[in-house]
Amino acid sequence: MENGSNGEIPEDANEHCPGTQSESAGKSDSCAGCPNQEACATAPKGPDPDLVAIAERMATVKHKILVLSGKGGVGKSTISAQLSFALAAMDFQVGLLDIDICGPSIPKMLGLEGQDIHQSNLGWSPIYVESNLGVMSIGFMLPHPDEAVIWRGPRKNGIIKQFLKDVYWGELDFLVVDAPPGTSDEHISIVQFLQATGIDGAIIVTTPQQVSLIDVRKEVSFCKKVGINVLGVVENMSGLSQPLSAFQFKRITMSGEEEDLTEWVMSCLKEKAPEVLNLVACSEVFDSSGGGAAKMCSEMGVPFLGKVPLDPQLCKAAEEGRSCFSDNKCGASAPSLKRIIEKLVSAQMAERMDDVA
Ligand SMILES: Nc1ncnc2c1ncn2[C@@H]1O[C@H](COP(=O)(O)OP(=O)(O)OP(=O)(O)O)[C@@H](O)[C@H]1O
Repeated sequence: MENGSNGEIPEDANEHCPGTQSESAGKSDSCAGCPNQEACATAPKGPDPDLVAIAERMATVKHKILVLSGKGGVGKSTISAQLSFALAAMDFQVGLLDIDICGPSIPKMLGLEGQDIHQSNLGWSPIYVESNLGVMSIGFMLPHPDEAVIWRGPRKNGIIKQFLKDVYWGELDFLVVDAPPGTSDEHISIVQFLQATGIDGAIIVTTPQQVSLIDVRKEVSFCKKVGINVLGVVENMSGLSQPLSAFQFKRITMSGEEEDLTEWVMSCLKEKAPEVLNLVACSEVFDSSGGGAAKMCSEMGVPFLGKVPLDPQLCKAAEEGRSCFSDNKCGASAPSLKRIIEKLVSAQMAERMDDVA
């Protein structure tokens, strides 16, 4: 479909189509014999009332940020969850909307599994982790967490529209939207529904290896095509970092048996070089010889936000629905995540100041 000055023009329309939203849609001379003539002549004209309702709801939201990824499993929900925790800890009023309809992991990552949505006369109420961090997810609506959601495009679009139209967020500084991987129906819907109300842009999450970066390039080009600003790319699982004391040391015998030598190694280190035990050991896990996300960003002209290493403690925090910033357990990953979030917030705030100036 093309977008004409008088609304959408269907691909199979006649030449000189006046546009489906035009007053003369289905009635002008050029409509004669068009397969859409009857539908155009009888369809109600004017703006979609749902889009008007969405615009009203979103009028109280200052910043809207989409979190995208080309592939599944690269840490998009983890970044969305930790970004939301961090923004809330900075005293912003935050909403986290999970539109990953087929695999909603946000309820677990925010420690909200098993919660139900309540309705008030203002609309659906988000589930609150704290007074300034509300969450909405299809996961709250499923009777069993292990039940598969097998929905076709129109039904998925319907629920996304309803989330945007019917959830009462109140005044928000940030609405973080965790999208499913790829560029599918859900992405087109959320962009279409939100664009009129202004989207700040998208954060794209990837891992360092080429197979993931190829899909990120598609994600960047999707954003460019639909007019979404790329706020930046995060390279997640970028090497493994953890304190040496967290490693296990094993000898693998010729017959493939494992012999655990951790105790022996640790006692040697304690005796001979105890300061080594305080070091963080790092190793590349995924091949980044192609230059990783930083190189891709400079080639595609989008900002690189930074790297977050693989950190078993971050995985644990996500499993337990905790913020990685609330204690010192995620020492390998929390500082990098914090730097990325601060960069993002200062860029968003600076833009807001530019708007005001
Ligand atoms: N930097 C990291 N270090 C350790 N574990 C991580 C890291 N990032 C993500 N994980 C873990 O990897 C798994 C996948 O992450 P997550 O669910 O966030 O990916 P996703 O891209 O949202 O996947 P999907 O789109 O398929 O839902 C989770 O168990 C998460 O805790």
